[in-house]
Amino acid sequence: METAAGDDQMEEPLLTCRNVSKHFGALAAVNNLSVKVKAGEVLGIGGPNGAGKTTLFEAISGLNPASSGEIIFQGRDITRLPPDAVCHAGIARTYQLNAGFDSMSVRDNVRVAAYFGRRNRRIPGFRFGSDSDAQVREALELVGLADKGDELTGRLPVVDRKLLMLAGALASNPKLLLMDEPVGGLNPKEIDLVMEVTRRIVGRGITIILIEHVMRFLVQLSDRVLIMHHGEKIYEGSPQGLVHDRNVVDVYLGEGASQRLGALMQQVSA
Ligand SMILES: Nc1ncnc2c1ncn2[C@@H]1O[C@H](COP(=O)(O)OP(=O)(O)OP(=O)(O)O)[C@@H](O)[C@H]1O
Repeated sequence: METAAGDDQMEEPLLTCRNVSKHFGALAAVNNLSVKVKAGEVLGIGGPNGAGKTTLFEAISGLNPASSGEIIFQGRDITRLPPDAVCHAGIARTYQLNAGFDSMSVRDNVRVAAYFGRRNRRIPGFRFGSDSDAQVREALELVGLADKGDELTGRLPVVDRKLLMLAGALASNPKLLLMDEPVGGLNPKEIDLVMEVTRRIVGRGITIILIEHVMRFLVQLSDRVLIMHHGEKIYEGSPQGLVHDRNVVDVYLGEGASQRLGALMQQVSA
């Protein structure tokens, strides 16, 4: 197994997961997993269905806290923080399935995210002000939905709903963005569009951890890749090294896909 270059020497990681485990009864969905992510980096996470990828996101984002281990963000222990506090600390996420208020406009969905995502709010005082207008506009522009602000969310095509989830996450002004299968179910042209948007987000200096089964998306965007299997890390290292790792080829990629991926990476780097 290739290990992350300089893992031990990595200076002041933005996020450190140390020996994180999550048990559901007898099942160790995440098993003693450690990983560090430095500021500005894109870490891609792959692995077979049920490997524990989303469960790791649940633990980091506070939705389903780790059973043991530590999660440190910007030097602060966030292992036991509730999800709103994790968000206010600077970690936002998107979901595999579309999350959004169907009966509200695209713009109002992002306003809700900007309103609740930045600091503690009380529901009875909930009223949209114009104070977040600039943040909402900026988030919609970043994902390419600026012209669709007035549209009803429930009528959006799947790709736009995924971009809207991203806009909502960005409106909370995150330092770290967790993206859970951002291109699942999209066609190749839509995948390219989300790739372009993700590159723009990276360009804003936002650190990203992304889970994705679409390997061309994962390897082209990631600085480093982590592959999980049965809750454990089976590979951590460069995207290029992935296709040569026997274990990863055997349990996840398969021979054909790994050869196609290797060829793609050579083509892209040429
Ligand atoms: N709330 C839960 N209660 C019980 N078991 C769960 C729960 N959430 C996840 N699991 C189990 O934990 C394991 C890991 O699931 P998880 O969703 O993290 O996998 P994944 O790698 O994200 O898979 P996929 O690629 O299919 O999304 C699976 O066996 C799943 O059934």
